[in-house]
Amino acid sequence: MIETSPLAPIERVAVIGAGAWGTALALVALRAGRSVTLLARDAATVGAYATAGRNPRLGDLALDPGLVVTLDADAALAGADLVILAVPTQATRAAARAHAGRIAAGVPVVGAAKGLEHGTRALVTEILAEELPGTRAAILSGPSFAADVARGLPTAVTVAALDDAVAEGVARALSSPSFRPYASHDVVGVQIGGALKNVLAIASGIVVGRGLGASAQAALTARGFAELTRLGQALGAEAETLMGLSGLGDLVLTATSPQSRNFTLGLALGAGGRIADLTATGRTLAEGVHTAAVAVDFAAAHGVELPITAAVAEVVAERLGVDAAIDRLMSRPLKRETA
Ligand SMILES: NC(=O)C1=CN([C@@H]2O[C@H](COP(=O)(O)OP(=O)(O)OC[C@H]3O[C@@H](n4cnc5c(N)ncnc54)[C@H](O)[C@@H]3O)[C@@H](O)[C@H]2O)C=CC1
Ligand SMILES: O=C(CO)COP(=O)(O)O
Repeated sequence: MIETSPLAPIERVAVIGAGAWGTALALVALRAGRSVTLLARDAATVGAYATAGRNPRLGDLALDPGLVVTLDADAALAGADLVILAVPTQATRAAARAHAGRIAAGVPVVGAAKGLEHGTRALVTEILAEELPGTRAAILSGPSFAADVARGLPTAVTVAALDDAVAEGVARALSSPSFRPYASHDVVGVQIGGALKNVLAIASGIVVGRGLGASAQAALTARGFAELTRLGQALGAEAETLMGLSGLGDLVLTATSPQSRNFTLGLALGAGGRIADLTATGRTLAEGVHTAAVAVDFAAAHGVELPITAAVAEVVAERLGVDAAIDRLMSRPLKRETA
């Protein structure tokens, strides 16, 4: 059932996950005038902030001294009017479950991860609804590199929730002259866009890393967007959402910029790198590696074909070489462009 009750005023924000994105979103909330606590899970992150005012995941950037960074979950979450959960997709369920008893009923909980859960194929908002019943799930997604956002560069994102009051209230609470959230009710479209663009960014990186040229990169991006649209629409997403910030917007950003971890991983794969080396513990997170196979599964269950996504899934699983993947894509039966 869709909740429609009004949202309480949002003054205190707690961000769970002190990685690059959680820290950037904590700064966003501070700039929007909220009081913010960032919950880390390792002492090194708290120590780096206490001693140098930095988060190593954001390089040398000096963080706002008004931020509170802590390991104390009870203190961070007590009295929070809004919780942002900014951990990787595959960690979202465990993190939500760990803090379930600390988040009050009716509080909006905004997922910030871009991916699909292994095993369940759940969207982040579905995980939140299952693990945090009584709270009000939303998702924040769009073209937004953490480093840009943390520096206060102009950024626009989408905040989606089934409940319009939640999407609009969260958007208002996070908005500032440098951060412009648009409200949406299309939770499926926003999340499929955010999840698939990471897989397609790996594909784009592979094309560039293999030296296949700008024409091939543009073709792959356009046909990749057709896949994102097909899967999204099969799951009930709206075309406008998929063409918006969290679909086309984020695909354009991520599939072309070396600032993207997914694109960079693809570049290295295209240049002959081994997936095991590129994803070894401690390396940067590339969500597309974890999403590709889930997306293929999801699509198959809905009778949708995702050839580029499937090729990425096989390449990252080392079942298919890069050249064989390209041959396979280029030798598919000819068809009409819209199909
Ligand atoms: N970095 C970026 O530019 C953006 C990232 N995102 C998304 O945000 C999500 C997180 O990415 P980043 O912050 O960049 O990754 P990151 O690797 O910088 O940080 C992840 C953080 O999650 C924490 N974590 C992992 N498992 C946890 C658990 N079970 N409980 C508590 N904390 C846990 C880690 O300690 C780490 O601080 C990903 O889904 C990513 O796609 C979205 C937009 C921009
Ligand atoms: O989601 C992002 C930008 O919108 C970040 O992309 P990467 O995870 O590929 O760095």
